[in-house]
Amino acid sequence: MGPVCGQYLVLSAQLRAPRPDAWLHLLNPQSGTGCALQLFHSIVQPMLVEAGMTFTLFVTEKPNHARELVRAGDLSQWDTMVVLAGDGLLYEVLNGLMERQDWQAALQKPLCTLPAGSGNALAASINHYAGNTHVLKEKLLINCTYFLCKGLHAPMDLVSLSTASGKRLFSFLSFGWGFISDVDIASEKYRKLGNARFTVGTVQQLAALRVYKGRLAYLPVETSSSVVPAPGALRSSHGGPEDSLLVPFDQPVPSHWTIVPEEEFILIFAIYQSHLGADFTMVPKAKLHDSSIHLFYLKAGVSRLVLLKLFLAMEKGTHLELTCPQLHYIPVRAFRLEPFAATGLMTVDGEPLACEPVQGQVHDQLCRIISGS
Ligand SMILES: Nc1ncnc2c1ncn2[C@@H]1O[C@H](COP(=O)(O)OP(=O)(O)OP(=O)(O)O)[C@@H](O)[C@H]1O
Repeated sequence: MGPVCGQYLVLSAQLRAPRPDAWLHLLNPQSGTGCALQLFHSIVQPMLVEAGMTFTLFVTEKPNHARELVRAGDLSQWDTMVVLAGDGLLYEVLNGLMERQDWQAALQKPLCTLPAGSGNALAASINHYAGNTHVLKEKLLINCTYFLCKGLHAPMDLVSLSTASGKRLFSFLSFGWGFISDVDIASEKYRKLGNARFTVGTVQQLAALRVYKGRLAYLPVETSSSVVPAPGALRSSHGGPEDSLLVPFDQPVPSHWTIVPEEEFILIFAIYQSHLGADFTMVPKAKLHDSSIHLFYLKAGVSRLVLLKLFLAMEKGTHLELTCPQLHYIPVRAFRLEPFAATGLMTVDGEPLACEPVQGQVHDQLCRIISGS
């Protein structure tokens, strides 16, 4: 296996009988505290060598480098694409794959996340689904590399998000607007702190608490099983699966959807994994494929002290036990959010998105991911 372009480093580990698997490792050297390459050499590579795996390393040089590679490249030589970075690089890779003509075949190849970023939410979730104790940093990386060496993979739900301006995005983790998204974006400049960036960001955003005005509607999980797809469902002009539960923005949401009566929020957050970060457990019961978007919204009128308590409880996933009357949680299959003003930024898998009307729906088991079981 030779280098395919200037950035490939071929690191075939064949100390033992080689397995036929060919793994492409995509590594962002700027992830988290900037130690991804060092982590690869000190932790990942020795484990792969020990397991007798064949692999190639591609070090990204800039944002969207990995996306371009997987969008246009010949993927036939790879069995598994491993992302050694944070959730942001996996989001890039996923959306690059969805832009391919052969996206369905491309999504059959398992993806793998090895945590080297500041958030590492999917890695923490996969560790949680495997029944492992909660671990951080190098220990989490060792657990995930062990899953990779075992080679087990499982289907994972994805959520397609459509914006009023015509963008279509695929998301494996979350969509948000309001407090949590603001913390994520404002703390980006503290990436060198690793996971601690979110604590610093939370304290900062508490001081500058804002109210977000808009209309939220959703299709609850329990309603959706008894109804046929929405008439006039949204057809995709971008490739990827059809959004059978959504209708165009110029039409009202279907009548069996629920429209939230309140229009002032502190946060709206839709998550599809258990963890929002290695230290934030939002939905302990979530699974890789549970056909659900776990939708939270916090109505305006909550004090800063209560908000702080909610965030501290989120570390253990006990925030719903506080029974805060402003906090609502509903498992849904689809949602629509229409902001009244372009306040702040939205986030998709932690990456910024300009504020505009957005709707999304879950697609069951659309891709595969290396998991512990
Ligand atoms: N070589 C690079 N230099 C600068 N930015 C890069 C490079 N490669 C990828 N990126 C961009 O860096 C962003 C963040 O990457 P990544 O998710 O790996 O780290 P993180 O932000 O620390 O982790 P997390 O997303 O878990 O918080 C991504 O949007 C990606 O496009």
